[in-house]
Amino acid sequence: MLSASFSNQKVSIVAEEDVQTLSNSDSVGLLTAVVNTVNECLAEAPKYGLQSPKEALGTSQILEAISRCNSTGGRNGRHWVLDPVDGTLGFVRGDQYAVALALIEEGKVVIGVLGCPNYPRKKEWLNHHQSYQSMPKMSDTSDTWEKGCVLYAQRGSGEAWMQPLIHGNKKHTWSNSAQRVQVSAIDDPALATFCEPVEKANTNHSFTAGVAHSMGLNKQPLRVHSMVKYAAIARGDAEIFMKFAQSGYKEKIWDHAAGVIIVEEAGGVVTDAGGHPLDFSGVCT
Ligand SMILES: Nc1ncnc2c1ncn2[C@@H]1O[C@H](COP(=O)(O)OS(=O)(=O)O)[C@@H](OP(=O)(O)O)[C@H]1O
Ligand SMILES: [Mg+2]
Repeated sequence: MLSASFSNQKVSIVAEEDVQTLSNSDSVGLLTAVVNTVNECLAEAPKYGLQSPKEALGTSQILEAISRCNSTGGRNGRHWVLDPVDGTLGFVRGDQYAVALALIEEGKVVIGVLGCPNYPRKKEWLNHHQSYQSMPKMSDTSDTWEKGCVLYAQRGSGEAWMQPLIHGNKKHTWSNSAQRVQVSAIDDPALATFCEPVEKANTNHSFTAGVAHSMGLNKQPLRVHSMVKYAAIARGDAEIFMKFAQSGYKEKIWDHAAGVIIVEEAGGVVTDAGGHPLDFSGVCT
């Protein structure tokens, strides 16, 4: 779809997944499920103002599309950065996960789109984890959406937007239903909530607790899987996001690009532990 939207240009896509597992002879069932799901999604495209392919895509076309996402990015040119499922653990648990797409030009993120299918209507439900599936459901006929949103922002616009997910058979009404989001106005540390990864393998919880204490943050941390943490900051549902990975771990650009630009355009600031902007110009190997 990206290629079709840019006059069938060969687009450079940096992405986490590859076709290795899907191409194994013992993955036939998985591959069939992927092909069916892709075609089901593509058939829904007109609902969102996009064109569906004239006929369903075959296995080889889908494998070819995935294997095209093998760019290593870099300092020069234009690169799309895709994380089809960020927070795999959250996804498997029926908890928070995100679908993230960003555009990087000359090493700078210029567009970010972050889909958060399980973002709950009430922010208090964000860290419900295992009990998430027992959350109340709203009826299909209700005007209020129960969960799910897409956030997006363009560099320099000074605006970040949130489109509630479309449920049931409703049509896409972009201009009417997108709402502007802004970071929280709270500047008193005692009233601020900070987010961090759920898994202790992905951050140092005791170190963040120490930093939080020295900053005067009193509230319990909001532990949320995936880039939904960036979404929570951009929407003003939390004030701070801290992550301190073990030494040696190299952060991946697809785990941050979309979230960073959305938070920045929503009025927030994102830096590394040294206070420097994150670097999206490296080559991904
Ligand atoms: N320190 C460290 N070590 C190994 N892997 C790491 C680390 N930090 C983040 N990740 C990758 O980032 C994704 C989830 O990160 P989160 O920050 O959301 O963590 S958590 O799920 O809340 O615990 C998840 O990637 P996905 O594959 O996109 O799910 C993790 O593989
Ligand atoms: Mg990821």
